[in-house]
Amino acid sequence: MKITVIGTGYVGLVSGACLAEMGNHVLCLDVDPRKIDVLNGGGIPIHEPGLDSVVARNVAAGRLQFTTDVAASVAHGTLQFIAVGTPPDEDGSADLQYVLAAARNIGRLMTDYKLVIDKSTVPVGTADKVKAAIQAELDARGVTLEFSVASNPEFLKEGAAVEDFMKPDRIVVGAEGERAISLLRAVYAPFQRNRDKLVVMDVRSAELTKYAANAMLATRISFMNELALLAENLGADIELVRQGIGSDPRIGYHFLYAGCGYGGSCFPKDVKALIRTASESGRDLKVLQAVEDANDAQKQVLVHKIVKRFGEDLAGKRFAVWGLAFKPNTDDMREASARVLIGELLSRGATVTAYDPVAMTEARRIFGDEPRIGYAENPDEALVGADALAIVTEWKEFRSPDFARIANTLKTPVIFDGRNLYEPKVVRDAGIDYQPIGRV
Ligand SMILES: NC(=O)c1ccc[n+]([C@@H]2O[C@H](COP(=O)([O-])OP(=O)(O)OC[C@H]3O[C@@H](n4cnc5c(N)ncnc54)[C@H](O)[C@@H]3O)[C@@H](O)[C@H]2O)c1
Ligand SMILES: O=c1ccn([C@@H]2O[C@H](COP(=O)(O)OP(=O)(O)O[C@H]3O[C@H](CO)[C@@H](O)[C@H](O)[C@H]3O)[C@@H](O)[C@H]2O)c(=O)[nH]1
Repeated sequence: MKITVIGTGYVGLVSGACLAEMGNHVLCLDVDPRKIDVLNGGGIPIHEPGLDSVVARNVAAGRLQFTTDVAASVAHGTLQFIAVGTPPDEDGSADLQYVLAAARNIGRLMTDYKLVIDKSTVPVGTADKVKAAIQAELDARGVTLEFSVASNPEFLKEGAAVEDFMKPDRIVVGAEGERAISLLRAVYAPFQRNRDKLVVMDVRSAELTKYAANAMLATRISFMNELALLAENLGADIELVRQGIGSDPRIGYHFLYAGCGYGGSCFPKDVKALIRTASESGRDLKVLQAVEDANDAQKQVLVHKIVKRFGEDLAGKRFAVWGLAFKPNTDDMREASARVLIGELLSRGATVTAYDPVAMTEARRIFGDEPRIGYAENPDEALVGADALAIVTEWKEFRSPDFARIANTLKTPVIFDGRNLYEPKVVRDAGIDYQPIGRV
């Protein structure tokens, strides 16, 4: 099949590469010429495990191409996947300017049937806006052409995006009309060999399904984070509580890890956007508002522990920070808890030496030439000259450190562990004041 993917970010690039892997001819469009230059030069603009080889293989096979040429991209695919960003607007609603710009381009340039598929996370009603935008362009041109607009939200996780796309749990398709549905069935057939994973529904339900999924997962995390703080008050261990409740199949083990708050480009923005959508329709989502408030507070939890240990004024103190990305296996720092922690430490007069296996280039871009932040070559180097260690991201390489060495290197041997990586007794036996989240 000939497919155009609009936007070559985490979703667009992964989708384009994986669709090409299944034998489709995919043209990926981006408005950012630097990204397209990197891709055409054989590079990958993001860190995503396994993506480089899928891209390289399909580029070499002639099935995957990258362009900034809008006309070529509209001409190429019968299927036009929109995978551009939908960042939060000032009021928390999703900013649809990039989605609608892509839609207008299609309407302005199409000459035959197009199935336009919203893969970006978009509020309920967006497919209608996309339809209207395309129709307005066709009307302006005075032409009549058939097209459909479908919703096909993406559920991939960063750090596991290729795996998630290749082996999805489910493929949600919101579409009307047999032509659109059968095209989407055909394109996704290779991704569901063992069972039918397509969940076909109306467009509005599909749009809401995406927000419902992220809101539910965020709710589980905020719930556990609040219980973790309660466990600290009560002298209970949230890890044992997690195991105790996760074994109930009605609850399950996934997304029950307490920590220093959820981040990333999706949960924070999608929770906000759903709250906004609800309030615009006259509904107050009380549970979800609490989820957001709890998460904002949780991003401060390491700061509170540090202040309790070292006092409000941290002038002259240096903190080693392990982990900058919002989660392991990505270089993405959007809404990362590390940003909140580092900002608070600097504002209290401290300095920071940070280490992250892949996100330090992104951190330098975000923090610029801030002289109070240094970057270490490895986790051990970050400890040198530091008063204490704060762990923000659960990279595998942080899981089995040499605790005796940490105890000897830190000026005051304290670990503030925002991801509960260690068995408290093991760390404490090494003479370290170990401060996890919600553990005795
Ligand atoms: N990142 C994820 O894990 C994830 C997972 C599922 C869904 N989503 C959703 O998918 C969408 C994309 O997310 P992302 O993380 O890939 O975003 P991103 O910011 O990484 O990438 C978006 C890309 O779209 C490009 N773009 C903007 N306007 C364009 C236009 N008119 N034509 C062509 N390209 C254009 C940008 O230059 C950018 O490269 C969002 O709605 C997001 O909520 C993201
Ligand atoms: O038990 C847990 C699980 C996750 N997190 C945090 O939650 C955030 C989000 O993690 P994750 O969901 O793994 O990453 P994303 O790549 O943001 O993926 C989410 O957001 C995507 C964009 O919408 C969806 O497609 C995915 O299904 C959804 O999991 C991260 O900060 C994690 O540290 C926790 O604190 N505790």
